[in-house]
Amino acid sequence: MSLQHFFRHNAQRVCSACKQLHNQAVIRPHRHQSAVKHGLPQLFSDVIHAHNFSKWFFRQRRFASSGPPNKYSVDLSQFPVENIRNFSIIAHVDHGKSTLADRLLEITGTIPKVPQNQQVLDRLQVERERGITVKAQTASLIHTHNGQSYLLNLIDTPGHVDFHYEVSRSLAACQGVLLLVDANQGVQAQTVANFTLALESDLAIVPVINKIDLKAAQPEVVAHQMNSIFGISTDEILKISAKKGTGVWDILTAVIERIPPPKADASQPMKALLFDSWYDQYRGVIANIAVGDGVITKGEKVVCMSSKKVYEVHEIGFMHPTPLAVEALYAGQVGYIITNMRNTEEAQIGDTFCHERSDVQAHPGFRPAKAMVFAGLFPSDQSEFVALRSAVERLTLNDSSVSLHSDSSPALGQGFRMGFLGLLHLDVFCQRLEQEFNTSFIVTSPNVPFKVKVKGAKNIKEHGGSEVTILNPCHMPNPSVIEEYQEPMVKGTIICPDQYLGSVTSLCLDRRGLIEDQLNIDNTRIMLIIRFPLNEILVDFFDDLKSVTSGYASFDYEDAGYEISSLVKVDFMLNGSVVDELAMICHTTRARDTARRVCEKLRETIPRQQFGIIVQGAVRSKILAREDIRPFRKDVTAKCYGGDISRKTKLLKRQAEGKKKMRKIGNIDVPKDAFIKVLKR
Ligand SMILES: Nc1nc2c(ncn2[C@@H]2O[C@H](COP(=O)(O)OP(=O)(O)OP(=O)(O)O)[C@@H](O)[C@H]2O)c(=O)[nH]1
Repeated sequence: MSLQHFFRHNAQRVCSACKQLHNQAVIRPHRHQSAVKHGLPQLFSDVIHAHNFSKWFFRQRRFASSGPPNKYSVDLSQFPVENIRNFSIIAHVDHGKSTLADRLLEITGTIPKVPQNQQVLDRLQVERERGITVKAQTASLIHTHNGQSYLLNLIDTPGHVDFHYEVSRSLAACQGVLLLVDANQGVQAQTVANFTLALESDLAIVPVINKIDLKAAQPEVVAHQMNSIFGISTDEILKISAKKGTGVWDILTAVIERIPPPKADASQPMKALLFDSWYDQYRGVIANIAVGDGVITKGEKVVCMSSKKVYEVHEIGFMHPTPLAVEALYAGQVGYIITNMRNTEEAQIGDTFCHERSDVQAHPGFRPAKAMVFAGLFPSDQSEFVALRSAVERLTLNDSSVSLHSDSSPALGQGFRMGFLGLLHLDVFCQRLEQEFNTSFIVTSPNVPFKVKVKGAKNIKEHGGSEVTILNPCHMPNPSVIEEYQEPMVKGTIICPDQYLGSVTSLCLDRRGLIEDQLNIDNTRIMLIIRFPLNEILVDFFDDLKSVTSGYASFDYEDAGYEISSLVKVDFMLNGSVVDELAMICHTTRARDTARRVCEKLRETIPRQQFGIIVQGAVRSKILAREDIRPFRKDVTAKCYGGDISRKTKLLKRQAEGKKKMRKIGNIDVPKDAFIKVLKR
């Protein structure tokens, strides 16, 4: 359908707000010169998709200024480096980043202003369903300030700790951030983590207090907190309501006036940082780039500095908020390129693009994401392994923080051992794999990467070194060759009202936490810095923390290296056979509890069979826990009315023998979700 047809088709609904203006737009778009001035977005009803509007909006702009339409309607060369601002919105979970992005897109006319605009940059199905941002998204806005046109590239980032890596990568393409704080909740753990990140990256910080429309909002108190924790002057803080749009214009002014333009030079040889990428099944790899110097143009050849491979730029463009093709991207600008890059492994995040034979300095790249949680991923049916591999490889391109190794298991066949940044990350990855690639698979119980030191030259040689990282508990060397066990630690930050200090402290001690520091944020709230074994906070810690603080605590953590520990491997057996996929490594003091808990969970999750199942948890040969799953039982004596008792006894004996035999040969199906469920406390 052509654009004109589209508008004709939607005429009645579109023109309801301003009939005259609309009719002109439909019938003679090129004459519709005043449209932009009239604030077009307000004219639209909810039926128009942002993508269609975006295309139309730019055509209208071009119609208003020059001749007939052509494919590349926006010339980005009109934005010199001084008129470019690249910034991210960072905040704690749910403090309103995506809502603020919606308002910024609306008031700059990038999308129509309709009530349906809710977190428009959260495009993934999983983001919409869960109401959280998982993937950082870029959008370019054009805004006029003091008579000059500015190109503002905004990146909406995730708030959850598991997606912290997305934030750190996004900041590499920015010169400033909007640090958002909820006017009711105040500074939270991820606010501190994000502020530190922005400070370390030497970015300009524009502090913003959001949700001032809430009845319980306390902007003055929150401003005071920001001052005492971050040293931010209260006069600098903008107070807004992203939901209502209050104060959002001031944000645009602050972005232009307080965030510096990128340090870029259009006359230098081209160099561009690849800071994100995703895979489109029809167009291949789409790479998000931040152009450092020079100009990158459609049709030219570019080199990937790490692999030295040459690619042709098939398409180049920027997100507005949907992809909009242009002829070229200039120094300081952020956009995307599509090349003949087909192999998912070629797009290395942190890589630098340049022209052939040019002598530019490569970007130092990013610190690789450190996987905190590992889990096995196996196809439900081995015949689907190839399909699963292709889906996993594509999704890992869209999510470069996932690490991938081949793995195999006697029970589940060929599969993968995958590393994630946290349990939510693992959960989201699995959901995306199911929804976006329609695959069916089994995930084994997640574990953290432990380390062991092995002794004896022969053993060292056998394990490829004296220090072995255990990504999969069933690969744990025999305890007799282990000299030392180490477990990963994290530095946790908890912010909560001080009345909960007692219950938070006892919860932390219960999880083998060590309180290192304590700070009063203001008269009512405290911040605790605690050293935890990662294994102890992996599952349910956050839920427990929320429940002991009536939902008022926030938690964030960062990697804090390894520490010597006393660990054991707990094996689980079903009718005497060890199920490798269920093996767990835990602290010695937790072994009995773990064995009991998992056996109970298995009893609840494994369906009853025709034969009895004995579930056991053991450390080496010592059984620590046992549960029995009773068989279905048919009343074989039902047909015997009265008569000889020996007849009944014979039938029952036969039944018992049959069940014993079945138990020996019967396959026990461990349900797919049991592997995850057993981990829950
Ligand atoms: N009352 C009020 N609610 C707001 C405001 N801004 C955002 N919200 C609400 O806060 C909730 C979270 O908003 P989001 O924009 O998804 O928050 P976010 O920071 O992007 O969330 P994550 O990406 O998951 O970290 C939504 O229900 C919004 O409607 C505001 O100014 N006032």
